[in-house]
Amino acid sequence: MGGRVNEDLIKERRKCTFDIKELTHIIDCGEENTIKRKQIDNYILNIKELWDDVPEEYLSHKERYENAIKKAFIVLKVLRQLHTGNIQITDHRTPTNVYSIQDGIFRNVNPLLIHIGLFWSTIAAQASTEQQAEWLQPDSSMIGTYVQTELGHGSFIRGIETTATYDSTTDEFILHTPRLSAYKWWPGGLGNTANACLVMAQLYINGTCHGLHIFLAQIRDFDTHKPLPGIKVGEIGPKMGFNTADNGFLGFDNHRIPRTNMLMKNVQVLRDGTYVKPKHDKLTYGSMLLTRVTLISDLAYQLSKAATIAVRYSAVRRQSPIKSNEPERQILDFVSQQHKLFITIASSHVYRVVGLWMWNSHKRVTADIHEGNMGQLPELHALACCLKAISSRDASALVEQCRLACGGHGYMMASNLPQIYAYTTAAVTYEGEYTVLLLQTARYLVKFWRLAAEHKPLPQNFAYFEDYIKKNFEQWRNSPEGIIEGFKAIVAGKTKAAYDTLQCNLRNGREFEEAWNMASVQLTNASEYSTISRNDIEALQSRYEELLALIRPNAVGLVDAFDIRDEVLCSTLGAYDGRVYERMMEEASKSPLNEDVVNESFHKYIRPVTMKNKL
Ligand SMILES: CCCCCCCCCCCCC/C=C/C(=O)SCCNC(=O)CCNC(=O)[C@H](O)C(C)(C)COP(=O)(O)OP(=O)(O)OC[C@H]1O[C@@H](n2cnc3c(N)ncnc32)[C@H](O)[C@@H]1OP(=O)(O)O
Ligand SMILES: Cc1cc2nc3c(=O)[nH]c(=O)nc-3n(C[C@H](O)[C@H](O)[C@H](O)COP(=O)(O)OP(=O)(O)OC[C@H]3O[C@@H](n4cnc5c(N)ncnc54)[C@H](O)[C@@H]3O)c2cc1C
Repeated sequence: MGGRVNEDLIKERRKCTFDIKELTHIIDCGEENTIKRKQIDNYILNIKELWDDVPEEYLSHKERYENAIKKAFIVLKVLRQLHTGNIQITDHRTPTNVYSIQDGIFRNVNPLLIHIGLFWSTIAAQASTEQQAEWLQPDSSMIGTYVQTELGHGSFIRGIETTATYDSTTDEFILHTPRLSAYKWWPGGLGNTANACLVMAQLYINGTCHGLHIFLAQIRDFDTHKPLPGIKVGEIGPKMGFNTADNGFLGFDNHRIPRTNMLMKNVQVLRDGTYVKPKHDKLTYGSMLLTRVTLISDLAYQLSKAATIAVRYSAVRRQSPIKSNEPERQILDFVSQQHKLFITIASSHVYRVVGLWMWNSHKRVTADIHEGNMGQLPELHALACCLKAISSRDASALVEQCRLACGGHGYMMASNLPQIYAYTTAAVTYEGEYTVLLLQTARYLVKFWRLAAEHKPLPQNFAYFEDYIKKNFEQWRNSPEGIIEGFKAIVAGKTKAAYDTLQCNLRNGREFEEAWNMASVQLTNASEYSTISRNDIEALQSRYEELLALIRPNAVGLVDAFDIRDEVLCSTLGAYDGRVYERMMEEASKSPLNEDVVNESFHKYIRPVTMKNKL
C-alpha cells in the first residue's frame, strides 16, 4: 500500500531522543547480525509464492493446511540453501533469525516446525555418532516429529504407556500401543506431514521395564506416504490456534523397528539385550530442556510484535480530549494506556536478555555434560522450568493486554493480535504445563531451604537463604540493588513458608508426596514476604509514573527499534506507515461476503420472511 506516513507517527519519530538503529543493533547482538538478518528477510520475503491472494482466515481447515505445507517446503528448500551457503540461521543469540520471518509467511505455524526445531535437534543431541552419520543427511527422505504426549498422559511422562519391547531373536524393538489412553496425541506435523518420528516409550527387556527411551520409527512409506502396516495415524482437529501445525495422533500395533533405532548416545541396548545405563537419569528429557530455553527468546519476540502493533496504533488513534476545550488526544497520551503498553516493551527486553543468558548457559552446561560433568544440570533445569513458565504466562497476559488496548479493532483478526495471543498462550501448556514446571523449581528451592534450615553449608547462589534466616536483609531501598534484595527476600520467605507447611503436614503423619500436594499452592504462588513498607510502595508508584512520562516521547522509537517488517507483523493496526483506517477498509474488501452486492442467502432465507406479508 503506497501513500504518506501518518502525521502523528511522523511527529512521534521526530520526538525520539535516542538512536533507534543503535538499539536495533543491541537487540540483534551486533550490527553484523542486523545486516545478516535483513539479508535473510529480504531473500525470503521476496519469494512471491509465499504470499497469499486470499487471507488465510477465509480458508477451510484443509485448505489452510495445504497452503501452509506448500509454503513449508519452499522455506525448507531455502533453509537448506542457506545452510549450504554456511549462513548460521539457528543461532539463538538473537530471536531475529529465520524462524521469526516464518511468523509472517505462515501467519500461523509452520507444519515443519517440529521437524526443523525438535526432530533434528533431538537426533543431534541424543543419537550416537554412527546414528547421526546415517540419519543427519542433508538429502534425507525423513520428515519427522517429536512424539511424546499421549491421550492419557502429558505432564506426568513417567505414566506414558507406549511400550518398546526388545526381541533378541530378531534384534528388534516392538512398538505397541496397549490401550486407547496410550495413543500418542498432539505432536506437531504428525497428522499428515511426517513420515518418521522420534517416539518416547517405556523400554522392556526380558520383562524388566527400564523407563522412558527415545526411538526412531518410520510411520509412512517414503514414496507413497501411506501409513505403514501396524500404524494408525491422523490429525486431531481444529484448535484455538496452531491450526496449520497438523497436530496428530498415532497408534502402534506391534510395529517392529531395528534395535539400532533407539537413540544411543547416552544409553545403549546391546545385541544380547544388555542394558547400559545413562550417566544421568534425565538425559532423555534433554529436548524438553532445550526447547524450554529456546522458548524464552521466542516469547520475547512475540511480545515485541504485540507491543509494536499496540504502540503504533495508540499513536495514530485519537479518542476524546483530556481537557474539554482541547482536540481529541492520541490514546497513547493516557497514562493508563502507557501503563498497559510500556510494560510489554520492557518485558520483551527482559525476556530477550534472560533468553540469551539461558541460551549461553545451556551451551556451557551441555559442553560440561559432554565431558561427563552433570553438576550444573539440576540448576539449569530448575531455571528453565521457572523461566519458561513465567515468560509464557507473562507473554500471553501482556499480548492480551495489548489486544484489549486496541479496543474493538484489536478484536479483528486483521490486527493479528488474536493470532499472536493464540500462539503465545499455547506455550503456557506445551513443553511442560505452567504449574507442573513451577513445582519442579519449587522442588529445587525446597532442597536448599532444607540445608539452610538445618544450618548446613549452602552454595553461593543460595547464601541469601541464610541471610533471611539470620534476618540480615537490609530495609527496602528504591534502587536496582534494592529491588534484587527485595526479590531475594520474597523467594526466601516464600520457600520458608512452603517448607514449614510441608514439615507441618509431615509431622501430622502425611506421606511426603501427599504433604507436597497439600503445600502446592504455597509452592507455586507468590506470597507477601517482603522488606517493603506501605510508604515504599507509594514512593515506587510515583517513581513509576515519572518513568512512564519519560518513556512516552520515545514509545514509537522503542518499538521501531524492534525492526519488525510489516510483512511479519501482518497487522492493519501496526504497520510502519500507520495508515490504519485505509488498511482496515482494504482488508474488509477482501471478505468473500462482499463479493456479491446481494448475497444469495437473501433470496433463499431472508426475503421469504421479510416480504411474506407483502406478497
Ligand atoms: C530451534 C528452532 C526453535 C524455534 C522457535 C521455538 C518455538 C518452539 C515452538 C514449539 C512448538 C510446540 C512443541 C511442543 C512440544 C511438546 O510439548 S513436547 C512434550 C513436552 N512435555 C512436557 O514438557 C512434559 C512435562 N513433564 C516433565 O517434563 C516431567 O514429567 C517432569 C514434570 C519433569 C517430572 O518428571 P519425572 O520423571 O516424573 O521426574 P520426578 O520424579 O518428578 O523427578 C524429577 C527429578 O528429575 C529432574 N529432572 C526432571 N526433568 C529434568 C530435565 N529435563 N533435565 C534435568 N533434570 C530433570 C528434577 O530436577 C528432579 O531431580 P531431583 O530433585 O534431584 O530428584
Ligand atoms: C499447541 C500444542 C502443541 C503441542 N505439541 C506437542 C508435540 O509436538 N509433541 C508432544 O509430545 N506433545 C505436544 N503437546 C502436548 C503438551 O506437551 C501437553 O499438553 C503438556 O505437556 C501438558 O500436559 P497435559 O495436556 O497432559 O495436561 P495435564 O497434565 O492433564 O494438565 C491439566 C491440569 O492438571 C494440572 N496438573 C497436572 N499434573 C499436576 C501435578 N503433578 N501437580 C499439580 N497440578 C498438576 C495442571 O497444572 C493443569 O492445570 C502440545 C500441546 C499443545 C497445546
